[in-house]
Amino acid sequence: MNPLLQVSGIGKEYRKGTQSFHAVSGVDFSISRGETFGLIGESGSGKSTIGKMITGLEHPTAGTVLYEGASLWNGQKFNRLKPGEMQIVFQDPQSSLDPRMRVQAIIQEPLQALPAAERKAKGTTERLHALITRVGLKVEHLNRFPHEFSGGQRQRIAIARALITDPAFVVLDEPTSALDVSVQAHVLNLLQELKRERNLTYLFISHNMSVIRYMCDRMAVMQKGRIVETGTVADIFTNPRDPYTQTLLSTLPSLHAKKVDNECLTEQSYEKSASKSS
Ligand SMILES: Nc1ncnc2c1ncn2[C@@H]1O[C@H](COP(=O)(O)OP(=O)(O)OP(=O)(O)O)[C@@H](O)[C@H]1O
Repeated sequence: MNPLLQVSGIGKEYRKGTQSFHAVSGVDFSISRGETFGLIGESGSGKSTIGKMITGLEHPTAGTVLYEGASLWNGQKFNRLKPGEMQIVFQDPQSSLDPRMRVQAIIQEPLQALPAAERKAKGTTERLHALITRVGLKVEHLNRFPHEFSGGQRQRIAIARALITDPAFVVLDEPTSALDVSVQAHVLNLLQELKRERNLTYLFISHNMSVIRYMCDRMAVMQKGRIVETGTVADIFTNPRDPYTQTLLSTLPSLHAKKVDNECLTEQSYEKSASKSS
């Protein structure tokens, strides 16, 4: 089967005066429709830069990105092949949501990119109400401003905003890293449910191995702008080949650990937290 997204030899070089810095070098991976593909690596390893190059926010300085076989970049120009088809959710909803806009306007903003007829069809009050309710908020919340919500609620708003155009592919860039541990579990479970309901494909960026294990089918491990290992989550967790992956795994508590803290959630803790009400 052809991949939905194919990244080949992608690179990003930043230049400042005569200095040059390669944030991403020679990265290859592909994502099939319906898959959740994880990118993990330490801070500064280039994960977010890859997410931005896929969604048109940064242009690659090398390589190609194909979506359904068509090239997304033509030099520095991003070909928005199907408007609204790809969306991105950022780590920090505090800074990614415009504080001067009401929730309704925030959620509906991505519709501006759509052709008029589609914008009208997807911008109905009925759809908006169904979406805000589906992400766990209330219709009356649409009139409020972002500062009136908790971090978890703000991320739910960001998720609704990403879904209003009915995308097929969503980049989730550390979507729960800024949230408290019990809230993280609820938001991750919501993302899993939405994926199933809407046949979504995810690129899931995280620095947390437990979160990657919980969410992803396949994964790539990044170090200093390069992928050091790619494989299924099951394979990488049972047989990590690269020394850097082995180091990442050695920092994980046993999956049977009872202790729950902000940095390392075990699978059991997600299930436990998720079974409580939010
Ligand atoms: N606009 C920019 N100009 C210059 N350097 C940049 C720019 N954006 C990112 N970088 C650098 O590129 C490298 C990769 O950054 P990136 O944000 O992709 O890493 P990351 O793995 O997502 O890290 P984090 O988890 O901390 O977000 C870092 O060294 C960063 O400082």
